[in-house]
Amino acid sequence: MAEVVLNGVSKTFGATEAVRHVSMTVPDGAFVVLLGPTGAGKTTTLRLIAGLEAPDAGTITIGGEVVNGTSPAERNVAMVFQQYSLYPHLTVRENLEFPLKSPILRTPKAEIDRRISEVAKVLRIDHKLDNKSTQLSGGEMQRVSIGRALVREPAIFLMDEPLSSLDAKLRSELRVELKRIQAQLGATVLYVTHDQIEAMTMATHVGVLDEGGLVQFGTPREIYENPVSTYVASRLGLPRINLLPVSVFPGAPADAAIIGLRPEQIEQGAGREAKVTRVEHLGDQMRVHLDLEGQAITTLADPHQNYATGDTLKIQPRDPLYFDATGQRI
Ligand SMILES: Nc1ncnc2c1ncn2[C@@H]1O[C@H](COP(=O)(O)OP(=O)(O)OP(=O)(O)O)[C@@H](O)[C@H]1O
Repeated sequence: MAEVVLNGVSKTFGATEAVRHVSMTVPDGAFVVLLGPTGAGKTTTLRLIAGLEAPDAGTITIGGEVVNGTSPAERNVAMVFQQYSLYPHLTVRENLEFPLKSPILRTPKAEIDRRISEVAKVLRIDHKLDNKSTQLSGGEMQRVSIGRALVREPAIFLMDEPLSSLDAKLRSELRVELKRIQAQLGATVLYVTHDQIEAMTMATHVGVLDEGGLVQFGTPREIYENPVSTYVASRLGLPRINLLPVSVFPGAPADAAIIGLRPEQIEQGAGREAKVTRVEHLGDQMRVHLDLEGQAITTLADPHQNYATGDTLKIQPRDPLYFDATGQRI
């Protein structure tokens, strides 16, 4: 429904460059996950697109129109925050109706009722529609907040860790539902999360931010397989990529300083001897923590293997990633 383009967008708060010259094209219907540690500029990027902050430089274009200077209400954008923001004196139904009752929209009553019942069902809050929002649990309140964005059927959803306050079961269910609703509406989504599974399963594109700058933008697979730096490589993948001095294994290119090995890039049965320091059984997989010349390495093994602390295991790299001393990919 709408492409979002940021062109050289910057935003400074006092001495902090929260967003630094960010250029990014979010295709129509894309699901973009923004990754980066705390303070990287993820929330500020969303707030700039929503119109809650004004950029100091650059342009923001939504659906082909420059929106710098337009109000949030004019942008057809819905934002869901990590912290639910409901009207406490209203019921769930009234909270959900609120965005549709705007005089500009003039949504007919039957249409309002239809959307609310549909969204409430998806979010499993249909039995709580007549409760005051203060009578809900935290997870229920967060679902109502998400519902308030969904009923509007906006062109763009901006979501800032919307599922992080929910328990694991509900989170995995809503992950699937959000993705389904997005596909159904054809909506464009920008989504902030620290959750690896959300990033890998929901994203069509991933943007990695570092101190306000966009350091890589691509499909989750590109970011995972072809990271431009150790910083980007460390943002995606669980267990995390192992970053080791190149001296640990033979065969590195001359200018390489760091070898990057994702758990599946470690072949077992030949190569250097490493000591098993810990084994974690996770049901469908087994994580094996190793020590090689004082370097901690994490890899995966067949869950039926009988590895134990103290065992030795031969390992060697398979198609590793190499980085220079500054962490840039070679
Ligand atoms: N209103 C503000 N006033 C002053 N500084 C701000 C303001 N908003 C953000 N910042 C600063 O801008 C930088 C980026 O903040 P932002 O909230 O965008 O980061 P983030 O990546 O979303 O972090 P988190 O994961 O913790 O939410 C931080 O250094 C933050 O302290």
